[in-house]
Amino acid sequence: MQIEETRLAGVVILTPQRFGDARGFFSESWNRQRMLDHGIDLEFVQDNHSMSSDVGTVRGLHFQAPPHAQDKLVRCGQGALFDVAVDIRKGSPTYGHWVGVELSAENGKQLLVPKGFLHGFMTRAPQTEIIYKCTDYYAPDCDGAVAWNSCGIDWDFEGAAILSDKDAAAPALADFDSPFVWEG
Ligand SMILES: Cc1cn([C@H]2C[C@H](O)[C@@H](COP(=O)(O)OP(=O)(O)O[C@H]3O[C@@H](C)C(=O)[C@@H](O)[C@H]3O)O2)c(=O)[nH]c1=O
Repeated sequence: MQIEETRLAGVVILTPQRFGDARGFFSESWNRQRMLDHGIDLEFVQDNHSMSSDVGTVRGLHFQAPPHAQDKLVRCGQGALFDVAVDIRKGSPTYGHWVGVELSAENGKQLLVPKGFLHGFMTRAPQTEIIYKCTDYYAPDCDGAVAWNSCGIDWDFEGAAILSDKDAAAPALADFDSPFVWEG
């Protein structure tokens, strides 16, 4: 498991080892002890899986507010996507800053998105599947969103993004009152 820090403390890119042979490959996509060895202590309780049919589909930018905030460990099961985390902890020296990484079925990379960060992605290939582990259960009353195109993210995409009605109506980051506070 290769662990790469990003410009946002706490947001890390994981690349699990792949053991290739004539059949294909084997990989441990999650190993709690290996993460503990790196000082990352996460107890996941829900796994999510979604498929987006078309290139340019955006899901996000989403969060669950406390007391049901979620850390998410995200990977791509099929296709490819550009996955993003945005710091929304009030008072954070990196408030509003973002990190993006290409996750694909081919590269096997994973992005760890901690509590206090927006999460979202844009698909780069048709029929793209995303799979992610969460440290709290879905709590619709705590569900929130910020507009995908209001955070200065370079999506590297020309054309019309495909969004849910909910995401199309999300407030801009500039008009958003975050429920998260930076704890230092
Ligand atoms: C997120 C979620 C949704 N649902 C239901 C609610 C709704 O009827 C349907 C689709 O929900 P959404 O439109 O919110 O799905 P989606 O836009 O894919 O939402 C997800 O986006 C990514 C970026 C995240 O980070 C996730 O946490 C989640 O917010 O699935 C659950 O039953 N459990 C869940 O955990």
